[in-house]
Amino acid sequence: MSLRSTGETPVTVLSGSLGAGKTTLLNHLLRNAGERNIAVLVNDMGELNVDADLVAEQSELSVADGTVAELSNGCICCELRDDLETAVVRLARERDFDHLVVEPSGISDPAPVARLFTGGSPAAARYRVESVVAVVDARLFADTFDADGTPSKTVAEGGEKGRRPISDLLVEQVEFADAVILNKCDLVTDDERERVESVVETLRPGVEVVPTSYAEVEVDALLGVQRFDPQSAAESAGWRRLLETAETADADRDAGDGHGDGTHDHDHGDETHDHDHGGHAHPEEAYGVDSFTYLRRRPFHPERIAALLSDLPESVIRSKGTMWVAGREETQLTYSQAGPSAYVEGSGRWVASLPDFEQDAYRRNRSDLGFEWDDEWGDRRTGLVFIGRGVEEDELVAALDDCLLTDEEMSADWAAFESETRFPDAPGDRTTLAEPTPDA
Ligand SMILES: Nc1nc2c(ncn2[C@@H]2O[C@H](COP(=O)(O)OP(=O)(O)OP(=O)(O)O)[C@@H](O)[C@H]2O)c(=O)[nH]1
Repeated sequence: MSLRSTGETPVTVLSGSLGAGKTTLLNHLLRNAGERNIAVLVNDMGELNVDADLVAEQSELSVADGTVAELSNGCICCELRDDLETAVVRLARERDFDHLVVEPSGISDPAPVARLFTGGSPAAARYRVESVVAVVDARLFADTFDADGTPSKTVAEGGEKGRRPISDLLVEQVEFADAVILNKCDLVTDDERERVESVVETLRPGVEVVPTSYAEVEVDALLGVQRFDPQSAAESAGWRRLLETAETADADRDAGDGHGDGTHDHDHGDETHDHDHGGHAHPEEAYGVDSFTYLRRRPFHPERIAALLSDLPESVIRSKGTMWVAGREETQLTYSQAGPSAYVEGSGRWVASLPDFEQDAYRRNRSDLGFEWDDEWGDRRTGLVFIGRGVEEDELVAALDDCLLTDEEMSADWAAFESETRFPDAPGDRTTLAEPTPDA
């Protein structure tokens, strides 16, 4: 029976880097669909939709019969969003099927695609996102993130927002996924595979990891299982959970000691070092994936922090969070590093930099600021998460502390700090701190 009439057609959103095996997976799903009637919507960056042709050809299905629909000339998550919505609504109207698989181009972010099917949109009325599945090239992942392995072969890819290193996308796709098809396992050793799995499970706690070669997954195990939860999808990334846990603990401690003034700033003992990950059984003992959070209410010196973050130890696989940098008193900065790439982006204004009446209104309307409001600094703070293998935490924390303004610098006109590294001063502005070398 078609689920179309119920407005509840399940959607699988497929993500994965170029060449990871998405088309191979699609063909496998179509060939082994059994009773399921699967429709596929693919999108490629080129003018010709190679993927649609390939899937159609290999599966003896044709684009013309509507089983495989295509969107060309852009990236689904950007300018084709409206087209995607139109296409899925039209598909639902014109075709009878009981599962939709959407494959955005390899460099798309799956989050906006999933969001298209949630909320009050016409697409949401007909569909529900069942799973966001990331196809990961185990070989590429091991090469990019395994500090003990061969050097990174990461190359930068072109994209709508300019060049973005592939390592960012590999990590972000995993962080947003409900299931990871760890493909190309024939190209890694068992030990490498287990090491990759341990990283994947730290990046996205609780994710289901299915190791495959040529994407040979059991169809019933992949389709027909509700994994996506729109409420928790954005919070599912390991770094975000760690940061939230640490900030909550910090706020509780502030409330408990009555300071609220950040006087325990330099106490970076066990409270900020969370190994527990909300009960998730961690493979860190066996494979040494570990993490810690760094919370401070004192600005970084721009030059010193830029130098440190552009040359992190290779043992750090992923780090991300919010930064307060002297000279950027209005702009909240988001820092993100994945393997050999790192950038800082303007992500909005500190509430503390708004006029008083706006601050009051903002704080009144939001009970969930997520951290203790500091009497002196308001929401200005740094909260960073570091995930890696064998990271020397004490050394890194000491190096980070050395990047904070000294008492002497704090008493100078630090808000007017200028630096050679131009930190972003508006939302969306991005400064690259480290880039992979294409032929490293
Ligand atoms: N060795 C090996 N090769 C694989 C595996 N899976 C896919 N391939 C090959 O890798 C290449 C890329 O696979 P695709 O399925 O086209 O990858 P894709 O993710 O659709 O690629 P794009 O559409 O370019 O993003 C093809 O030559 C596949 O035959 C695997 O598990 N092992």
